[in-house]
This record gives sequence, C-alpha cells and structure tokens, in this order.
Amino acid sequence: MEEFELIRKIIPTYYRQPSVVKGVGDDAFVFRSSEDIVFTTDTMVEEVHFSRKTMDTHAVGYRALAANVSDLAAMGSRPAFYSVSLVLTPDWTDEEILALYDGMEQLAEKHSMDLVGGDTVSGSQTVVAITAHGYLPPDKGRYRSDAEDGDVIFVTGTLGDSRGGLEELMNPGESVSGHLIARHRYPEPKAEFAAGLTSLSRLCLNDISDGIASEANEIATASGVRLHLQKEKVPVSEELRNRYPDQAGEWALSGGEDFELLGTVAPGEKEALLEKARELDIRLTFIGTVSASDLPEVLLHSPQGTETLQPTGYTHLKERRKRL
Ligand SMILES: Nc1ncnc2c1ncn2[C@@H]1O[C@H](COP(=O)(O)OP(=O)(O)O)[C@@H](O)[C@H]1O
Ligand SMILES: Cc1ncc(C[n+]2csc(CCOP(=O)(O)OP(=O)(O)O)c2C)c(N)n1
Ligand SMILES: [Mg+2]
Ligand SMILES: [Mg+2]
Ligand SMILES: [Mg+2]
Repeated sequence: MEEFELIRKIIPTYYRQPSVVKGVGDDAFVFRSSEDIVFTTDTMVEEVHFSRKTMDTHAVGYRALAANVSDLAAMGSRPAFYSVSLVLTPDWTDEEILALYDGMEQLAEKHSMDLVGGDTVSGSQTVVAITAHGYLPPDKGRYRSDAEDGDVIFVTGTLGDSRGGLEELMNPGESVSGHLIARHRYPEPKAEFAAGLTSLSRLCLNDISDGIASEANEIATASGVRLHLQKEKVPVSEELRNRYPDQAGEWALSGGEDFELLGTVAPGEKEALLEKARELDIRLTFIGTVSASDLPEVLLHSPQGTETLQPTGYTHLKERRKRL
C-alpha cells in the first residue's frame, strides 16, 4: 500500500460535522464557523510515548487522538475535527497503518469528530502528530489563569492508573491487570463533561497529561494563586492501590497520561458540577481549595504535615547532549 492508496482507504465517505465546506482530498480543508475555534496539537514518538513491542497500533491511534481531545476538553470546547501527520518507518505493515486509523476512528466517533486531512511521509523514526479543532461559545473558554481565591479544586476519574498500566506493559509480572492496561491504552478524555458546563460563568481547567503535580503548578502560576491539595483526597483506584501499594501515591501525582481534568470553581458551583458528573457517570472528587498568594505554589497537605508540591511530572528535553 503506497501513500495514495492509503489516502483512498482512510478518506471519509461522509462528515459528521455540518460545518465542513471542503473535506479531505484538496490542498487543504475548509470549514465555516460563527463560534470561537480552539485548536491544539500533540505529537507521539515511538519509544517515547508508546512502544509497538507492548501496544498494538489501534491503541496508539486512539491514544494519540485522546491526547488532543483531552486538550480540547481542557479548553471547554466541543471536539470537531482532526488532521494526522505521519512519519512511518519501513517496517510498518499495511494492517498496522489501517489499525492506527481504526483506533482514531473509535474515539472520533464517540466525540462526533471528522478526519479532515493530514500528511504521510517515510522516515527513520515513527511520529504520529495530530492537530485537533473544537468549537467554543464566545467567552466560554476555560483557562488555567481563571482560578480565584476561595475556589474549590476538583479532579475527574482516578489518577495514576495510566502509569500503572504502563508498568504492567513494560515490566509484566506473573499476572497482569487488564483494568490498568485498559486505562493506559484507552483513556477517556472528558470533553463531553467540560463542554457541558457552559452554565458556569467561570471555570478554570487543565488536563492531566504530565501529572497533577505539574498541571496544578501550571494553574497556580497562570492564576497567581496558591493551591492546597489534600493528599488523602486525590482519587486512586483500588486496583492501583492493591497492585502497587508503594508507588500508587507517587504515580497519582506525577505518573501522567491519565487525560483527566483538574479544575477550580467557586464553591457555589459545586452542585452544578456534581450534577453534570452524575449525568455522564463520571467520578468527580473535590481535592482542595485555592487561596490568594503573592507566591504561586501548590501545597500538599496530609496528616504527616504540609509540603510544597514541585512540578515533578513528565518533562521533555531535559536530557540532551551538547553538540560536539
Ligand atoms: N514547539 C512549540 N512551538 C510552539 N508552541 C508550543 C510548542 N510546544 C508547546 N507549545 C505551546 O505551549 C503551551 C503548553 O504546551 P504543553 O505543555 O505541551 O501543553 P499540554 O500539556 O496541554 O499539551 C501550549 O499553548 C502549546 O501550544
Ligand atoms: C514507551 C513509553 N515510555 C514512557 C511513557 C510515559 N510518557 C511518555 S510522554 C508522557 C507525558 C505526556 O506526554 P507529553 O508529550 O508531555 O504530552 P503533553 O503534555 O504535551 O500533552 C509520559 C508520562 C509512555 N507512555 N510510553
Ligand atoms: Mg502538548
Ligand atoms: Mg493540556
Ligand atoms: Mg507534556
């Protein structure tokens, strides 16, 4: 299957979004809008974000799109379109390439998204780069800079499971946890939840890709506030706690790739949040509060005492060699 044959196979036969003016097949994609447009991009590199030794390409495609949908969710937008830029090494089989697109389609269908373009090239390392677009009612963007003194802090789902699943895949023991592996391979970005909160006048949101330690600090810095997190309240699944009792706490804070939402709202909005979470069968946990501060920081409180939570999540470009 060469480049043009692949494009013929993946090209959509219909579009879910009515705003498509020109879909895949011309020099670029065209759509029409009266709303604000959000766009985001995230890249996955083989052996950095996934390994084909432990994951089939269906899950690779799903996760690559999930990372983007999670960012659209974190802005409060309704996902609409995505385009896919691929660098593929010569060892990729036709089946692997088509399964990659099937994985994306599985999530795209759930969020009514359309594949509207991309690019396909051969190269020496596999890269899957996706750009995604979403719609936003005017002035309903949900920013990291919108946390205020007196807010309550919430998080969706449970944290650390994706890191637990990665452990199961990379260092399998005698038995494996299907639950944790599924959480790693097929995370569920909370876009419907975030976009369904338009009745809230103010909502601060960030999504958890690097680890809550990192994203909580991003909110503190962007909003110029202090976040107080109660360590015992950070939601950890029973499965993770049972299988990894020594690591579960740390992985919940800095494991990353859970693609859940971290946010803050005025205490009066708590009930509205809980109602939407109940409606969509999403676990929602209040884990702390926001206070005014000249020094943006995140404090982690536990019965053992209080510590500053450093942004210890996943960071790229830390280890680079100097050019000789
Ligand atoms: N190489 C780059 N060039 C331009 N903008 C970038 C680049 N890398 C990241 N950004 C921007 O920096 C911000 C933070 O990026 P990132 O930490 O990757 O966010 P996220 O964790 O939500 O994906 C985003 O606005 C992103 O678009
Ligand atoms: C093979 C493999 N090794 C390591 C990881 C763990 N990992 C890779 S990237 C990452 C953080 C999130 O990726 P990033 O590119 O920072 O996404 P963004 O924050 O831009 O959404 C983590 C936890 C993995 N998923 N797979
Ligand atoms: Mg990013
Ligand atoms: Mg993000
Ligand atoms: Mg990151």
